[in-house]
Amino acid sequence: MAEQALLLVNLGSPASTEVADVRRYLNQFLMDPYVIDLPWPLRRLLVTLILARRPAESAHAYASIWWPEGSPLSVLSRRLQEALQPLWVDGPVELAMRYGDPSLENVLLDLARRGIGQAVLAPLYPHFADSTTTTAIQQARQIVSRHGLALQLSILEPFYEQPPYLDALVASAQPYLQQGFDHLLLSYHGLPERHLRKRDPSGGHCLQDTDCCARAEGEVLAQCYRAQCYRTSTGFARRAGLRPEQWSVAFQSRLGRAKWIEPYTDARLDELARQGVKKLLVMCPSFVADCIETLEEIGIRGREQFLAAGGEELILVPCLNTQESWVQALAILCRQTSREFARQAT
Ligand SMILES: C=CC1=C(C)c2cc3[nH]c(cc4nc(cc5[nH]c(cc1n2)c(C)c5CCC(=O)O)C(CCC(=O)O)=C4C)c(C)c3C=C
Ligand SMILES: [Fe+2]
Ligand SMILES: [Fe+2]
Repeated sequence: MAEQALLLVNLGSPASTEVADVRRYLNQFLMDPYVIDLPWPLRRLLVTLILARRPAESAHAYASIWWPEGSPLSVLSRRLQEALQPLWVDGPVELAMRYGDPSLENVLLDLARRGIGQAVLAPLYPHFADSTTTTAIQQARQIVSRHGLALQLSILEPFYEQPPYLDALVASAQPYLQQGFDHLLLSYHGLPERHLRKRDPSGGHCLQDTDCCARAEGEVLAQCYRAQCYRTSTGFARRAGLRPEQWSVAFQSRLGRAKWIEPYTDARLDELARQGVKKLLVMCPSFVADCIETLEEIGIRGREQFLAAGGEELILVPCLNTQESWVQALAILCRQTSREFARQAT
C-alpha cells in the first residue's frame, strides 16, 4: 500500500529569545492577512507600530518560560510527533510550523522528494479560526500547487467536541479537580470580534446577544470560534461532572485596540478574586501544547494578578502536551480523517 504521512502543523515560535529573532517571528506572524485582516498598507503600518515595542516585551516574556531545548511549544510539538509515530503505521509523522521552523514549505517538499503521495494535514487547533486553521491549510495548498507536488492532502477538521479530545481534556484535569478547588476558569485564546462577524454565514447571528453561541448550529457553528469554545466547555463540564456554578469561560491574549471576544480573562481574574474565590484552577483548551500564552500569560502574569486581587492560589492545569490519552485521541481523529478521505475518493 502507498505510504501516507501524518503532518502535524502548529503555530511556531521565535528561533530564540533574542529581540531580533522575536521581531522576525512577530513580523511574519502579524503580516499574515489571516491574522491581521487589514489591507496591506494599513497592515504594514500597524505591524510596524507594534514592532516598535512588542519584540522587546515578548522576548522578555519568552525568556521567562524558555527551556534549555528551546521554546516549550516547539519542544512539546516535537515530542507529540515522536509519541505519535508508533501509532501511525501508514508512513512518517512529520511536524511543521506555520511561522518559523521547521517551515511547511521544507517539510512538504521533503515529503514529495521521498515519494509520499498522500498526507493527513492536522492543524493542532481544536477550534476553527482563520488566523490559525485557514492560514495553515491555505499555505499548505499554495505550496503544493506552486511547486506542482504530487501530494494529496486530507485535512483534520476542528475537533472541539469530538469525544476523544474531550475525554483527553478530562483525563488531564482529573488530578487537579480531585484536589478540590473553588472555581475552574476555562481560558481560551481570544479573537477580534471582527473575525467572527466576517465569518458569520447568516450575517446576523454572531455577537447578537450574550447567548447567541449556545444557539449556533450547522454552518454558523462550523465557523464560529466562540461558539466552538463554548461547546468544548459544556462538553468538558458534563463529562467531568461539574455543576454550572463551578466553572466559567473567558478569552485571553488580546492585542491592539480593537474589540475582542468577551469575557476577557484578565477582567475575570479580578472578578473571581473579588467574589471570594481563593483557589482557582485555570485550563487553556484552545492550546494543545503549553506555550507563552499559557505558561507566561496565565502561569506568571495571571497568577500575580489573581493574588494581588485577593486570591490565594492559581493552579494552571498543563495542556494536553504528550499525555497518553491525547496521543491516542489524535491518532484516532487522524485515522478517521484518512478513512473518510479514502471513502470519498472511491
Ligand atoms: C491579531 C493577533 C492575533 C490573533 C488573531 C491570534 C489568534 C490566535 N493565536 C492562537 C494561538 C497562539 N498564539 C500564540 C502567540 C501569539 N499570538 C499573537 C497574536 C494573535 N493571535 C501574538 C502576537 C503571539 C506571540 C506572543 C506575544 O507576543 O504575545 C501562541 C504561542 C506561540 C509560542 O511561541 O509560544 C499560540 C499557540 C490561536 C489558537 C488563535 C485563534 C483563536
Ligand atoms: Fe495568538
Ligand atoms: Fe457566534
